[in-house]
Amino acid sequence: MVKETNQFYYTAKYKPSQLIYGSGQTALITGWTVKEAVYKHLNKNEYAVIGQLYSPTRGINLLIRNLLLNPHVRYLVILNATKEDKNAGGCQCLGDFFRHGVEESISDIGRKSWVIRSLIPGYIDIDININALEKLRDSIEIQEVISISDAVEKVKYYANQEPLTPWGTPLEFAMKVTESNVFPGTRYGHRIEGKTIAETWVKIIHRIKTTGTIRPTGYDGTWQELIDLMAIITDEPDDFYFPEPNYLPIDRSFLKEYISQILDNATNQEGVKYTYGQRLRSWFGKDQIEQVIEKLAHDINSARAVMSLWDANQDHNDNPPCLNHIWVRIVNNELSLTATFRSNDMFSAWPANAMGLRALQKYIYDALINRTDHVLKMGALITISQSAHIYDDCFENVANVISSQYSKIAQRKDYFDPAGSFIITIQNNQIIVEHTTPGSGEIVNCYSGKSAHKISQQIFTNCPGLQISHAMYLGVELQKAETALLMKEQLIYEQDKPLKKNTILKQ
Ligand SMILES: O=c1ccn([C@H]2C[C@H](O)[C@@H](COP(=O)(O)O)O2)c(=O)[nH]1
Repeated sequence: MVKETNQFYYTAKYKPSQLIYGSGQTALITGWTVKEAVYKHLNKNEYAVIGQLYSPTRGINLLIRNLLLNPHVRYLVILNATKEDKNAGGCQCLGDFFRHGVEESISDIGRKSWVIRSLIPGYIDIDININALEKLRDSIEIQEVISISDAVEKVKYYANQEPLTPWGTPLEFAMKVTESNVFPGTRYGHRIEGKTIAETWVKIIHRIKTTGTIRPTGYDGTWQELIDLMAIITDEPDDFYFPEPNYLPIDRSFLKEYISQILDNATNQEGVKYTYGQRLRSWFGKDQIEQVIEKLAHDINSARAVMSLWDANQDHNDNPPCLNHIWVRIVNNELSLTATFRSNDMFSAWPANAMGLRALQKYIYDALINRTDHVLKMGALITISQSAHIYDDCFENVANVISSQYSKIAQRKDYFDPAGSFIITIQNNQIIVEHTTPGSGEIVNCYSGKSAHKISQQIFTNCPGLQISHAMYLGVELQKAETALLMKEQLIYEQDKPLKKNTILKQ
């Protein structure tokens, strides 16, 4: 016989219109299963509330806040029934909160939070008192079920127990509205290109700050990090570009000293573990810079011009170098240098690292010009930073540089896309797109059809390396062409121009 427990009323401050209320002591969480599918098998006095839970990150926090406001809820039935529930992980994570609790840490977007001890990331606002969370965990009995009939059975079972007294008085905690400026993004592999080190640096710190993940540094504190960031600097002048006023963390006088640390040999000094120059010039009993110059002088096509800085005999434990591998390659008569860092402080150290490497690249280039008859140009400098990070104590400075410099740099228009150009016309009631080479304008492919969407998909499939601004431009242009086509002869399409009314037709 179900006990009458009509004295309980559930108050929901959060998502109130998405819940079904009863007068019992059990909260029923139906996950992705529609709540009505369970509700119809139950009586009002058997449950306190029925609601769905989709997301472990957003949903659980509000659910916990509602439960803290309703201390008469003493049972929680979690229906974890569908594939969607498995994918989203919300129900598992909610169960893990009650089973394993929370620890103070940071969310994916860097917000200090109570992080649920679970394989599924789930956060509860740090403003909620930990004692309140522990009290809730102690006071509510949970039951995870995997079918609607199990859920119904469990709710009815709890409703048949003697009513329990509420575990305390309702608890409410302030909720801060925090806007995040960290966007989602690719986890591995990021390409950033710029003409100068200064310009590229601003793009790098913007990318890390907007899409990097906040992680522990391995020391105290946190950093924001991207994994495998490739920076390509195409046109750094020989005497280096320093902006006016100089927003870089280094100046010319520092650079002079620093270049010597990369190019020149050094003897052991107390307190100094090594310099890059020492690793390159003498550490392994060879002058690796000389070896590379000689290698390329004898074989301009060599892909073996490598310098290694990692010493496997000792670097596994003590203060290992961040710069590990340098590779020099000549293609199209351009000498490029690619340097790999296992770990790179992109705000404070990268500009110096990049300029030092550019000096090394120029040194090798000059030596080859002097020793051989090859006609060479300086090519790109490429850095690959495996852990590309910014320490949290620099965030304020970073924000200042981004707000004063980034939009200017990002808006600089460069219409050159190495993937080529696309010439769009309407001919014989069809959209025609000719794909041409970037320089000479030779036609390499041709698309035709009536659907902007279909042509876009074909272009994307064939040319996945298109620059993003170019791809967005093409989408807009193709849609304009399709509109003109649909309007028969009333609108005229001309690439890069607004659609025009066909005035000739009217007369
Ligand atoms: O040329 C250098 C030398 C050091 N670092 C930074 C990377 C890391 O933030 C830190 C070294 O930390 P460990 O990984 O060695 O602990 O210094 C650089 O970015 N460039």
